[in-house]
Amino acid sequence: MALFTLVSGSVGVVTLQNPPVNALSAAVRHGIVDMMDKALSEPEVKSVVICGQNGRFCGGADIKEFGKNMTGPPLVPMIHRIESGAKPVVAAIEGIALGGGLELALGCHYRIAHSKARLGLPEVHLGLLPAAGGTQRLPRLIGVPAALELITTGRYVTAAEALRLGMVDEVTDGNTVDAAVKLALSVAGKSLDARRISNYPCPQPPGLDRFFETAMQQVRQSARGAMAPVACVQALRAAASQPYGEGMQREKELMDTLFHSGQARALQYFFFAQRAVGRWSTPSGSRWDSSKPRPVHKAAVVGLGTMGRGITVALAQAGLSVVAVETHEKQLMEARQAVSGMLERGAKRRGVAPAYGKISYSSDLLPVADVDLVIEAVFEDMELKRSIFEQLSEICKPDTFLCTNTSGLDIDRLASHARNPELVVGMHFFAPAHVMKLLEVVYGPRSSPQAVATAMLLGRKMDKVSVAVGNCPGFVGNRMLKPYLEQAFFLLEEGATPELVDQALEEFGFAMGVFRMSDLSGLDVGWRVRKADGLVVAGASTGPSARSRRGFRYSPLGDLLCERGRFGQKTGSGWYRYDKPGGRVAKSDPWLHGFLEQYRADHGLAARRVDQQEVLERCLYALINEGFRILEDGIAAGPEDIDVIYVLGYGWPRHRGGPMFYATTVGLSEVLERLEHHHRAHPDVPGLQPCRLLRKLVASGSPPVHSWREFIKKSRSHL
Ligand SMILES: CCCCCCCC(=O)CC(=O)SCCNC(=O)CCNC(=O)[C@H](O)C(C)(C)COP(=O)(O)OP(=O)(O)OC[C@H]1O[C@@H](n2cnc3c(N)ncnc32)[C@H](O)[C@@H]1OP(=O)(O)O
Ligand SMILES: NC(=O)C1=CN([C@@H]2O[C@H](COP(=O)(O)OP(=O)(O)OC[C@H]3O[C@@H](n4cnc5c(N)ncnc54)[C@H](O)[C@@H]3O)[C@@H](O)[C@H]2O)C=CC1
Repeated sequence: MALFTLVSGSVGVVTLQNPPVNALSAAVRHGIVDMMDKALSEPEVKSVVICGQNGRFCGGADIKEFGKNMTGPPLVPMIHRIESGAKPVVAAIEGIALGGGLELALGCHYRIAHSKARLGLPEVHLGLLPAAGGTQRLPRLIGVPAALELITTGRYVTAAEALRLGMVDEVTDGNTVDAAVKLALSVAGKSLDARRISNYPCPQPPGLDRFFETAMQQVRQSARGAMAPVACVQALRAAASQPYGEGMQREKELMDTLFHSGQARALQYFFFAQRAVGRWSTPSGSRWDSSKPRPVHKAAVVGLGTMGRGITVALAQAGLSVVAVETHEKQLMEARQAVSGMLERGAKRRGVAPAYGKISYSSDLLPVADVDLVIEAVFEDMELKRSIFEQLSEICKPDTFLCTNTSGLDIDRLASHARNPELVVGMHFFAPAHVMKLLEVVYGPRSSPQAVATAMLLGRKMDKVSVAVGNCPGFVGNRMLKPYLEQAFFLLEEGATPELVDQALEEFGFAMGVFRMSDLSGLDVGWRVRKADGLVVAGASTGPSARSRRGFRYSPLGDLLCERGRFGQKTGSGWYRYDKPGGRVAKSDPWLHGFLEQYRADHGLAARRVDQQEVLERCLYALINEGFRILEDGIAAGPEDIDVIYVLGYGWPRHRGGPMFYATTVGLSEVLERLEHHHRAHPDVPGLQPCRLLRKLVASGSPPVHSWREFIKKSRSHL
């Protein structure tokens, strides 16, 4: 809806009304068309201001309408009518002007923004392009290079940057609508010829062809198979090389293809999935809407290694006071320096002062006595963590939340060493912790709803997407990684190379294949976990027992590399070789290929041809199958939780929606059939045995992903 009011005798104010973000639903578009007709036809109205209710201009098209039968007035003629009208229209931008919202503002003749407003064209994140003239008007207004950057990245700009770029005419700290009315009064009756952006010539970047070839190359490289960024470049090229009308036609054609694409559906699903995970619930009945978080003003981090440093930075940047504890003097000194560097770089990026003053350092635990919450990030060692939890229980206030960043240890066991087990939860960050968007909040059977709610909210304050998950080995993300890695090892035994496996996964859209990724994170990490699980048997490198554990197939390949000191990038060799320890560029390693041949010969394995399709099916379907088990076990509440974890924490390509959504695009019956096929070929691999929930969903006609939660609930209640 939109409201019309006449102010100062001659300014028609059109207010968009569609909480919470004034998205351009059919009703809002109808409202704008009607109210603009009124404003343009009534003689006493000399100029117009468009603004949004509740301090938010407009969040763009109503994404909930996409994929449905769209009705109501289309945006393009609506915006054209505003621009071509005879009365000046001023956009009063408070809060946000995003997507179609910014396009609406670009159709106005003047734009005033509040200093706290953010503007952007984020359509690319939804698998689309700004198809209400955004790709044609923005480059005419701010030049092709700046428009290209904003449209292909979907980046939001502050009002100050928008002013610098020329996207807005004025920025105000005061009342934006009042300022817009003032401007509207002052420009009433003046010529609008110079204010209609669609009439501007598009400034051509020098060396047009070269410019766009380079842009296309860069976008293709970073888009990893996503269509929308490529279409954005094509639309910008049309803006730079064709008249406005033809550019608009090209924008429409490109949008028509994107709008109905699977990628757009996946990205829009993911948009809502990220929000759905905030509405968490646990099998014991705790819920987001009935659990009240406690405020956290002061927190402590114990252990300032790789993870502790990033967590300290993220907490300080979120405005909390932090006590950072590290017992090893040398580590403490190095950590101080590293944290300062991270704060400096972060502050520079965000245009604020570094939050040095928020952090105090200590080499013992005593200063944590008055904190509201502690995050423990010492070595992954149950005994060490146990003793720290016992000490914290003595030192901290009785109501302090005790959190652990363990990547897989039993939260409940740890809780049993705390004075108040109900205050214990896992806060599983991902490296680098001040950058990665994901936080798994792990609740144990004794964690209180308030502890879960507090950790979830703290994650959000740290600019993370928090996902609540149950307690089991590896939680959600690392648990699903296990069968995925296992299949990759088996494929090497059967004849593949790390290069072939990685290429298949990278072409699928992962930033890094499984082997390049394990070289980066360190092969020793998994080796330590396998040792702790009793899977690493020294001296069992030949003979049938070497490739079997507890009756199931096992590949000792990773263990054998670690025994040779090949831990990945840090030692200069792993699945690939590097120029030096710490080197980043993975090169194919003839030694490794020889090693694999020898290994196969030692174990009587005949190498066969493995193709990319088999790599994808074996690795990804095994991972997806584990995802269904996790849903069945109630460790994740719904498929959205798993998908958010995989996209934000494990580099699953966003335009494929996440593993569970991807399964629906392949077809659940197809996934089931292929798992059955591979399990028949490898009956000693339980990860390939289709799980019950997958079978049930297929038997129930493969319901769409958004209805699985209900289905899972029902099928659990029958158990
Ligand atoms: C051939 C067809 C031609 C079609 C032409 C189309 C032309 C186009 O140019 C297409 C577009 O505009 S696409 C839309 C572009 N806009 C966006 O992507 C903005 C997305 N929203 C945001 O970034 C944040 O929500 C925002 C920054 C706005 C607010 O963040 P907050 O953290 O404050 O709040 P959230 O929790 O994210 O959101 C609050 C509730 O609002 C829902 N929502 C947000 N943006 C929406 C939008 N654009 N449409 C519909 N619902 C939207 C959001 O889901 C959440 O709802 P609940 O989950 O129910 O709480
Ligand atoms: N490295 C990674 O990618 C991830 C690690 N994790 C988990 O985070 C935790 C920490 O891992 P990293 O940071 O990689 O380890 P790290 O080895 O880099 O750092 C551990 C730090 O704890 C310190 N420390 C040991 N005992 C201490 C004590 N009693 N008091 C204070 N400090 C003490 C050590 O001196 C060291 O600086 C582990 O539980 C790990 O499983 C979780 C997610 C990802």
